[in-house]
Amino acid sequence: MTDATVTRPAAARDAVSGARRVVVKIGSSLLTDDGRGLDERAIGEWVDQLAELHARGVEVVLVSSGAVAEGMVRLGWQVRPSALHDLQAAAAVGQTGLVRSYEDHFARHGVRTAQILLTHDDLSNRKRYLNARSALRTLLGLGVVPIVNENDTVVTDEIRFGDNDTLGALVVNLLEADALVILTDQEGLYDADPRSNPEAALIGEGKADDPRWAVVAGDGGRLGRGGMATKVRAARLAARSGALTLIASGHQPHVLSRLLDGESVGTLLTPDHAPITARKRWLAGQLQVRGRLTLDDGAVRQLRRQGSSLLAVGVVAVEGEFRRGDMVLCVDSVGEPVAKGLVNYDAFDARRIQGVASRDIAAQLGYIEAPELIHRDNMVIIGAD
Ligand SMILES: Nc1ncnc2c1ncn2[C@@H]1O[C@H](COP(=O)(O)OP(=O)(O)O)[C@@H](O)[C@H]1O
Ligand SMILES: N[C@@H](CCC(=O)OP(=O)(O)O)C(=O)O
Repeated sequence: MTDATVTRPAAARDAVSGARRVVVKIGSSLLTDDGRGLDERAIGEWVDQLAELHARGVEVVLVSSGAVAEGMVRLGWQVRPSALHDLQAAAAVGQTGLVRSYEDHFARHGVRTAQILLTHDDLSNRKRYLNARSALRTLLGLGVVPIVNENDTVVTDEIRFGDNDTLGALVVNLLEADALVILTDQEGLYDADPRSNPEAALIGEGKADDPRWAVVAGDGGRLGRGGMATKVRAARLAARSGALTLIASGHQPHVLSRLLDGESVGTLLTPDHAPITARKRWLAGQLQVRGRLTLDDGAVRQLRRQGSSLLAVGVVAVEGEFRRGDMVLCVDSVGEPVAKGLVNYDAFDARRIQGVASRDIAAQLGYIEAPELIHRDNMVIIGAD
C-alpha cells in the first residue's frame, strides 16, 4: 500500500507542536516489561517527558493501562485470566502499584497526580459525563496530572471498554483535547501486522477516517487488548472532536517531547474537520433534545454574536422535563431555534432560576452547580456551523 505512506506536510506536524491539551495513553504491552512487572525505568523516562511537557504549559492527561498485567505479576499468575472475578482481583491488586509508581516519579519533578477510574456509565450518562468533565478540568486547572484507567474492578463484560485506546479517545472528546498520543510497542501503524509480516511499512500520516486502516490493523499482543484495530478506531473517535492522533513507540528515546516538537515520529492520523466544527458536529448529532428554553432578545444576541454561555437571567420560559446534563433546545421569542446544549440544572431548578442573575442562584436554590445554565463549550449555535 505505497500510496498509504503519504507525504507529511509540515503543517500537520506543526499542528501537533501547537497542542495545548494532550491525552497520552500508555499501553499494557509497554508498561509491564513483557509480563515481568512494572518497567520502572521506562515509567520514569515517560514521566520525565510528561513533566517536561507540563513545565512547557501543556495540559497533560495520562491514560495508563497495566493494572491487570501488574496484578498478575504480583499474584504470581503467568497467564491472563479469563474469568471476570479474577480480572477484577488482578486489576485491584495492580492498580495501586501502578499509580504509586507514577506518583513517585512525578514527585521527583514536584508535579502532583490524581487517580481517576472511569466506567462506561461515567461517560454515557449525561450527568456523570459532566461531573467527570468538570473534575478533570478542575484538576488540570490546578496543575495536577490526572492518571486515568478503566475501573476494572467494578465493570462487567457487557459494559467494559476493554482496551484503553477507546477510553483515551473518549477522554479526548470529554476534554476537547488537541491530541491523543498512543504509546505502544510498535513504531506506529504499519500497512500489515509487523509481527507476522517483516516487510510491513510504517504509515507516516493519513486521515483518521480512512477505511484502509481498519483493513491493515490487526489484533493485540500477549498483554495488550485490541491491538492496532482499537487504536485506529480511537483515532476516528478522537477526530470527532477535532483531535489529532499519534501512534508511536514508547521505546523511542524522548518520544513525547519529539512528537510535541512536531518531529515526524510514528503515525499521525488527522481529523477531517477543524476542531470547532467537528465538536459542533458531534454535539449537534449526539443527543436527544429533552426540553426547551425560550430566551429573551439580549440572550439571543449574546449567543449568536458573542458565542457566550447561556445565563439563567436571559431565559423567559422553561418547557419539558429534563435532567442536569440533558440536551435542551434554546429558542427565541417567536420559537425560532437558536442553539442546542447540555444544561447544567434540571427542569425543576431551571424554572426556579429563570430570569435570575448568576450571583443570586445560590440564594435562590440553596446551592450553585455552575454560574451558567449552559456553558458555551457544551453548546452549538444552530445555523452557524
Ligand atoms: N497494522 C499493524 N501495525 C502495527 N501493529 C499492529 C498492526 N496490526 C496488529 N498490530 C499489533 O498491535 C500490537 C499493539 O497493540 P496491543 O498489543 O493492544 O498493545 P497496547 O497494550 O500498547 O495497546 C503490536 O504489538 C502489533 O503486533
Ligand atoms: N484497564 C486495563 C487495560 C486494558 C489494556 O491492556 O488496554 P491496552 O493497553 O489498550 O491494550 C488494565 O489496566 O489492565
